[in-house]
Amino acid sequence: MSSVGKSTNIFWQECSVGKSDREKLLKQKGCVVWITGLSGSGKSTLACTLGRELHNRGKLSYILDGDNLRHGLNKDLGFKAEDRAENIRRVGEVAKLFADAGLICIASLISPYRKDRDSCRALLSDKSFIEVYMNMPLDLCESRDPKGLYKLARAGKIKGFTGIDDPYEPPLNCEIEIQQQDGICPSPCVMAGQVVTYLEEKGFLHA
Ligand SMILES: Nc1ncnc2c1ncn2[C@@H]1O[C@H](COP(=O)(O)OS(=O)(=O)O)[C@@H](OP(=O)(O)O)[C@H]1O
Ligand SMILES: Nc1ncnc2c1ncn2[C@@H]1O[C@H](COP(=O)(O)OP(=O)(O)O)[C@@H](O)[C@H]1O
Repeated sequence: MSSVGKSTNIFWQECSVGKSDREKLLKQKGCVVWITGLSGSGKSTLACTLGRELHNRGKLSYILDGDNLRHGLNKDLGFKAEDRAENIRRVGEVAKLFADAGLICIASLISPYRKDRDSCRALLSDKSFIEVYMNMPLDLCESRDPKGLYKLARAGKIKGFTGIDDPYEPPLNCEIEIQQQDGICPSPCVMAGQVVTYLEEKGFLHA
């Protein structure tokens, strides 16, 4: 019996079917691929291309996209620091459940604060939290501006926009960094290939 947060007198229920049983069934290892970076850096593009590539290889993945989750699970949250922290905390917990289910969970969120990302990392067993940093320059992200949000932020119509008047703390020890080569961004397939190679080499694509 234990107390956790505001819950008292609670018990942990075990079940005879565990994570490794599910992993054998799926012929893969559950993990979290956590994609972080500025708005417009290509997080969703990488998440979708990676999801498609894994699907083509017969691997089960699921995407948790920050923008999408803010339409439901996280619709009560805004963009001030405490709300972003709670957003990341919830998605980290959900990602942990997906990894426990045996899936390759692809989380795609700006997740601007190092501390919040590190808390998500701490929820997972060693090596199964794979942080992918979309290291794209702000001016590239701003020139893409597919939703017109940078324009609004520059005009002062959105306050606290990441990279403009709100901070982004780059990872210090990420597993994978995606960056431009000779000033050119790799194609979505090349970016996804970089992650697939990592997953393959670390044994996540086999039980
Ligand atoms: N103030 C501010 N700052 C940054 N982003 C903003 C803001 N307001 C709205 N948006 C839109 O919200 C998307 C980011 O949501 P996330 O849940 O990933 O953000 S966070 O991780 O909690 O920081 C982000 O989507 P992406 O462009 O896919 O990153 C924006 O479309
Ligand atoms: N590797 C890439 N090469 C060229 N354009 C890209 C690439 N990745 C993303 N884009 C384009 O940049 C814009 C922002 O990408 P998106 O995936 O929505 O970023 P984020 O999810 O980080 O906001 C989109 O218009 C997308 O088509």
